[in-house]
Amino acid sequence: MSPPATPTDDPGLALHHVGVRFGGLVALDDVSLRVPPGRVVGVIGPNGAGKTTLFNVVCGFVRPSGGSLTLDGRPFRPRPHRLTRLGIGRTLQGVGLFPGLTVLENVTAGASHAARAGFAAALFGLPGSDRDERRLRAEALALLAELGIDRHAAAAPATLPYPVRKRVALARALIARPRLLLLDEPAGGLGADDVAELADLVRALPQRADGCAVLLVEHHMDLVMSVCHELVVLDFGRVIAAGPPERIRDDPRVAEAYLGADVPADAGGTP
Ligand SMILES: Nc1ncnc2c1ncn2[C@@H]1O[C@H](COP(=O)(O)OP(=O)(O)OP(=O)(O)O)[C@@H](O)[C@H]1O
Repeated sequence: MSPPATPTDDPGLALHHVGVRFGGLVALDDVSLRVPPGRVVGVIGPNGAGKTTLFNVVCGFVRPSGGSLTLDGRPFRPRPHRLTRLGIGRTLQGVGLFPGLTVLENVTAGASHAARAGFAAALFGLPGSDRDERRLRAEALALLAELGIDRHAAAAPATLPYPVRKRVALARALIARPRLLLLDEPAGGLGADDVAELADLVRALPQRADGCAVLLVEHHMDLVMSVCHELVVLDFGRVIAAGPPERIRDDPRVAEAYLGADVPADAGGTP
């Protein structure tokens, strides 16, 4: 028998035999997957397959009824308010920006606890706080520029087109320099050009200076096929296939799962 995993054996996020029940309904059943550093892992599956439930387990919104999670080989019990501190960022379906804040303020609001402490000190005029505030604003502006939306820094989110707001939400997640980014349907509501640009952004995430692994839950087949190193396919809460996109595309079990279910209208293609 192999010895138990140590932190160095198992870098990144891992789910081990996770199950979730809602009353009598089994939403996830014996699901295991890994998101190693620097990799983009996609979770796909037909409607009701369990994708959102899996995302919610990793964010701490849903408690598994069985199995476990590890982060760098250590037991990991996700809590939504502790994710940033653990180096985990997320964007949710929709955008969820603060309507009373400008774009720039929305992005700085996503900074880590330590960076925000400096920002809060600025509010009370404490020593060194000007420098912290300037640094945080500069960082936020640089991120907005990287995402091609810095000209909107002073705008209120409600005045901006949906695809721009989605990028603001991404910038807000990135300013905390996550080592793992959880993306829930980032292509939802985007047109073909915006999805192509999103694909470039996601592909570039692991190459950022601080590097970043990505767990991507998504309906849009063209996006997942073009950005993911690895795909995990769920159907009725179980993993029916896992591997590189080329293999998943040709897997008859995956085609069958999709053919037997409604393929969403916004899907960019079928596997
Ligand atoms: N809070 C809940 N209470 C009861 N059942 C739930 C709850 N959340 C999800 N479910 C059920 O669990 C199963 C998995 O749902 P989930 O939303 O995770 O699937 P999905 O793959 O994200 O679907 P979609 O692609 O339609 O968003 C479905 O049968 C769903 O009805």
